[in-house]
Amino acid sequence: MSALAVTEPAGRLESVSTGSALELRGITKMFGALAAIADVTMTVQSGERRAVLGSNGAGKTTLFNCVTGDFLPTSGTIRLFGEDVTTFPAHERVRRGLRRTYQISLLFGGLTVADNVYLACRGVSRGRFSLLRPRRGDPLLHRAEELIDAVNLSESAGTLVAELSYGQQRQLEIALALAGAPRLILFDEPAAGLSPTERAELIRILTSLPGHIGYVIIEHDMDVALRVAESVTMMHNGRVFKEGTPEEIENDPEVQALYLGGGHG
Ligand SMILES: Nc1ncnc2c1ncn2[C@@H]1O[C@H](COP(=O)(O)OP(=O)(O)OP(=O)(O)O)[C@@H](O)[C@H]1O
Repeated sequence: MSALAVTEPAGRLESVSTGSALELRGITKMFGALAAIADVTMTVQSGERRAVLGSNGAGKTTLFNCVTGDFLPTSGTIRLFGEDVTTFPAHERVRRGLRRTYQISLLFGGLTVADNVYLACRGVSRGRFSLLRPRRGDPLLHRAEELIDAVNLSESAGTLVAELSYGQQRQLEIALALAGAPRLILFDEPAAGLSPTERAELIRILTSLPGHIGYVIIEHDMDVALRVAESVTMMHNGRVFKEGTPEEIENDPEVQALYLGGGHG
C-alpha cells in the first residue's frame, strides 16, 4: 500500500498527541421536547482514534452533526484544537482540519476516481475557483495520487465512480476526507453494507492513516469498531453510558447486557 505510516498501537497516542482535538462540554440537542443528546461531555486527544457506539437512536449522528456545525447545540460548548467553535459555521471547522464522511454517498458518479480526488484537493486549496484543467507537475495531482494509493485504489484511478464496487466507493470517500490537511475525521458508519473482505480492507486503511490524524468513528459493527479504535464511548438514550478501552468495553457486563439484550441495532 502507500508510504503512509502504519500505526503502532502500543504507546502510539503518547507519541503523536499534542493536546485535545475535540472537547465537548455538556452538549444537549433538543428536537422539540426530545433530547436527542443530553449533557454529553467527551474529550478526544489529537491523533486519538475513538469509536462511538450505541443502539439506534442513541444520539450518535446528532452528536456528529453538532461537532460539524450542521446543528447548533441547544446548550454546551464545543472546542476544536483548543478553540471554541460552538457557533462557527461548518466551513470554518473544515478550515481548522475537521472532516466528515456520511452514511450516504456524496460522490460524483460520472467522474473518475482520480478526478474526484483531484477536485477534493482543489476544493480545499487556494485557487479553487480556477476552471483550468490540471497541468502536469501540478502538486495537487501528485497529492491526489498519494491519497488514492492510501485507500488502495491506484488500479482504479481511471475508473468512473459509478463503475466501482460499493466497497471501493466507501474507500474513495475516505480519500476525499483526507484531502487538504485533516486533523480530525468523523467517520459515519464506514463499514455499513461492506462484505467481510471489504471490511478487512477498511480496517487496514483506517489503521494505516498517518499518526497525527485522529478520528471518531460511529460503527454498528463492533468487530470493526473495536479493532480500529483506541478508546470507546458508548452512548445510550442520548447520554454517555460508558467510556473505556476496547477491551474494557467488550468485557463490560452492562455493555454486554445492553447489546445482547437487544438494545443494539
Ligand atoms: N432532525 C431531527 N428532528 C427530530 N428528531 C431527530 C432529528 N434527528 C434525530 N432525531 C431524533 O434524535 C434521536 C437520536 O437520533 P440519532 O440519529 O442521533 O441517533 P443514532 O444513534 O445516530 O441512531 P442510528 O444508529 O439509527 O443512526 C432519535 O430519537 C431521533 O429520532
